[in-house]
Amino acid sequence: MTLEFVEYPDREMLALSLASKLAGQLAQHLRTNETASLCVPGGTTPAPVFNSMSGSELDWSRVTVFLNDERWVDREHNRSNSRLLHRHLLTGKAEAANYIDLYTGDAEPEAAAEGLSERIRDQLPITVLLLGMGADMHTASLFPGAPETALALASDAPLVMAVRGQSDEPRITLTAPALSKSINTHLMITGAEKRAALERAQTLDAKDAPIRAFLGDITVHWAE
Ligand SMILES: O=C(O)[C@H](O)[C@@H](O)[C@H](O)[C@H](O)COP(=O)(O)O
Repeated sequence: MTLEFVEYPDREMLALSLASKLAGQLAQHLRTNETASLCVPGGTTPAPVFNSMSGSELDWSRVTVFLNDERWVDREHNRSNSRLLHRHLLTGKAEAANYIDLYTGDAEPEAAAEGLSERIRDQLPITVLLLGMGADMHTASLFPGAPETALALASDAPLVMAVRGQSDEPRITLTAPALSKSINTHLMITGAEKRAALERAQTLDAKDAPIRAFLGDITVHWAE
């Protein structure tokens, strides 16, 4: 189990290097496998990585993309992670990728979880997983102290779960069994506050610092 910490001179360098690393790992996997999967976070940090990755020379038609988690809002809502992905990643060369939309349009995320678990099962193990993290040490939609987090961290958790009461809207999230056995795992964070939070997470239990559950074999990419 190795946590590798890579520090970049600035956010632009981080985005360019990380995009090329992720695309390289997908390409490498496609050399010996028919298909590959790429699972990415939403939020505000990853857009520059997506912009750079979308232009990567890759047989995107053999890659299936899906989010770590989604906010239960319409696809045109400004908090929709899917909207972010379509604007920044699934465009250009990457437009040819297959996409599993975690927002199904059902009235409630609970109604979608089982069907999505089946679809995600077909993509495991994830070839390339990129995670984000909040300053509160949440990752995906696994929030510190939330009742769903303890369930989602269990080894027998369903692959996809609905999450309530942790943000402006209900959410849906991949759980530890879906995320934790990925072939390549990366975490992207920026700023001093998140760097300190990551250090703190390493001293806490995963239910209080959910990112901790994924700090086995992982490369952390950081810039101020
Ligand atoms: O939908 C989401 O919110 C994400 O998938 C979430 O896990 C994100 O990665 C962190 O909240 C960090 O978000 P920022 O990049 O906005 O700080």
